[in-house]
Amino acid sequence: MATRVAWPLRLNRSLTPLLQSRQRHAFTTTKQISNDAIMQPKISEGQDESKVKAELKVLLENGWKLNEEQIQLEKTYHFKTYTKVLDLHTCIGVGSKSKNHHSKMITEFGSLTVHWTTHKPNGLSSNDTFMARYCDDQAKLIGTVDQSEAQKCGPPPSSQI
Ligand SMILES: C[C@H](O)[C@H](O)[C@H]1CNC2=NC(N)=NC(=O)C2=N1
Repeated sequence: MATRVAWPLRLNRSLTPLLQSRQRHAFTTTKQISNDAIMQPKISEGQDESKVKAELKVLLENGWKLNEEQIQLEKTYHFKTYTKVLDLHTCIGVGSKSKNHHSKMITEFGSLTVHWTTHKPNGLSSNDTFMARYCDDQAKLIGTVDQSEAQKCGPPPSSQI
């Protein structure tokens, strides 16, 4: 069944203004840190820093992580089939072309890892947070599973599809 890519509507969606939290934002990196360590993500020059940080906070609460340099967002999605991995890869590729903002992706038998950062000017920007939300939307449409249920390499099932 073809996967519905809600592409044109979703990417033009205006960002609903997020409540600016006055608390300091606690960020986690891919390298585990203690919860009370306050991290400072590197925001691209010219960005509305408090807006991007508020968007990052929501993403980090939804499974995204900052890398050790705090300049890149990353997330891994797990799937039951390689076809679904490729579906998400295609959706992100089409989205990147349309937004002119491109990710680094690692596709494996049962998972896709995507990295977002802005190269010029260097740092994290609203393009990265926008595309990260787009990835979450598309992954939800395709249907992700917990890592424990994802497809793994091993002897082929008797009826290999
Ligand atoms: C010329 C073109 O608009 C720029 O090189 C775009 C292309 N895609 C991009 N993608 C990302 N992730 N960061 C950028 O700075 C960027 N710049």
